[in-house]
Amino acid sequence: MEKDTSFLFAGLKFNRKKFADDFARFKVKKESDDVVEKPGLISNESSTMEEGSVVSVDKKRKRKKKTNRKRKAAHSDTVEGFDVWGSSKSEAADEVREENEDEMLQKMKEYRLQQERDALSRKKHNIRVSGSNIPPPLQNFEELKSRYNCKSYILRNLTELGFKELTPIQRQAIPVLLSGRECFACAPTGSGKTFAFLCPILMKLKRASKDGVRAVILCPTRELAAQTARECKKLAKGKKFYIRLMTKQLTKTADFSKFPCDILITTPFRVQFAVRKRKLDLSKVEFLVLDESDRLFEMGLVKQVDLVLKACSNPSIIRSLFSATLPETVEELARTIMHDAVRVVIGTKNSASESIKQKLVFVGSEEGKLIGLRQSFAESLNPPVLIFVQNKERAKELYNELKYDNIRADVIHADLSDIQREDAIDNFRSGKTWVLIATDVVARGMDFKGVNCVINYDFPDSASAYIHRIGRSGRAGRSGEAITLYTEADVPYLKNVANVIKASGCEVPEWIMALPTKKWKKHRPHREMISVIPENDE
Ligand SMILES: Nc1ncnc2c1ncn2[C@@H]1O[C@H](COP(=O)(O)OP(=O)(O)OP(=O)(O)O)[C@@H](O)[C@H]1O
Repeated sequence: MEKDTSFLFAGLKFNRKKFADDFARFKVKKESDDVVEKPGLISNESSTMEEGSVVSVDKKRKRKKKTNRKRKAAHSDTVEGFDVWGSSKSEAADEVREENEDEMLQKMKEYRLQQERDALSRKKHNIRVSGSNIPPPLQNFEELKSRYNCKSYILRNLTELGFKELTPIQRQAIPVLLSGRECFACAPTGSGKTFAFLCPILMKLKRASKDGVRAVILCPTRELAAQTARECKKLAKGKKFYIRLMTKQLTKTADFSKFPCDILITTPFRVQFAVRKRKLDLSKVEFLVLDESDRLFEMGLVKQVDLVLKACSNPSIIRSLFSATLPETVEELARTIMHDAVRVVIGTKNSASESIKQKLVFVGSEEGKLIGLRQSFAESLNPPVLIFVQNKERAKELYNELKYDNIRADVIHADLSDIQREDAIDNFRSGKTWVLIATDVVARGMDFKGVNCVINYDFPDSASAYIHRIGRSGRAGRSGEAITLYTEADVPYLKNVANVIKASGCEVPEWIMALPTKKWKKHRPHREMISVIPENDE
């Protein structure tokens, strides 16, 4: 019966196979809708399409549309007296549909071109991103104003600081945070991570308020918190913000309900103390930064950090994690607490800055270390030099050895008071101290401009400790040097550090590269005393 349908109704029995192309048109529209609404589905990392290819896809579609129209016209000609396509209503609908389609194609084309530009810019600056719908990287400081309406006081302060170009982490992390996205960022030491989170916080907070704490920056040490507070004030110069460093005094005495504070910069211990004493309400915090995040998630600090995370209960809070090293375990942990976060990695994850010349030096024994150090200082001492040792006892011992050697040495470790620690840092920064002997208390984040050489007198206890320690030199594009002394006791862990050295382009003897990589447990061997002076002679 179907085969014999009258000619009159032939047009109504739509042959889907024959007119598959027309069906496809409508399908195409639906698919392109999806692409525009969920741009993040197109991976930013894999956006390699050439500009020409977008144009050619567009051309093909236009050609196809023309053919379709012709085909329709031909068909309507043959169905005499009953023009399925020909009613003026459906023609108008067709036109609207085509206009919509054109508009959609245009948007899609612009979107793809933008994606290609972003991909090229990321490639140029060694930026790798993952996540959906990631905002384009910034091309220059002016875009902070044109795209995000950055206030002129911030731009003025950046100019005063002498910044001419954005660093790669600033190019990508700033727009991510300004778009209200959570972020975990990994970029080499000395690459400007501090301003990458300070800048969006100041831009978003807009003005001072007395409504309670609005941003918290957590740092693993007091020294780093103090430095970050100082940098924050430099960037906020000319605008009245309440920027507070949580000192011991403030922790004990300040009642934050009566004490205006826009940005609180603190260590986990101090903030935990204040929260527990109910002197600090963090429920209105809009921004939380975990600086040196992998250190904050290590044993000893993670409990306090957890308490802070819980106390920051504002559902629309933007959290971000920054570090030069971001182990998988920390990333996994971060994913469980963050919403739709963007991951930004500059260069190779967990690698040392490429501007540092690194070398491994074998010293037979503890005595050998001291002799070697004295000898090299006698031959050439190019201050400022930072020496890292395993613990505070060894820091004191080495200081006792060097203080009479006619070099201006000083020491910093956790047994000193706040004032003594501050003085040690100030004197090193100002050049009064040539050689600073330190424990890992200053290994992370501290920005001593122009440190010429870092000496790992004691082998670091992990590859990440190595990356952070040597990263005190070679900052902001400057060159630096790192010398790591090792004894027999360190050989089983040599390869872990050698991998980092090799990956950043420095030479490592073949026999070391042939050693097995140890699944790292903290390497803190028992070491003989540094001191050769008998104790009762001191
Ligand atoms: N855009 C820029 N142009 C030039 N210098 C900059 C720029 N941004 C930051 N700096 C400078 O670079 C130095 C290092 O910056 P910062 O301390 O933020 O590094 P970092 O990436 O946090 O390092 P770390 O991992 O050791 O903590 C600082 O002295 C800072 O003033």
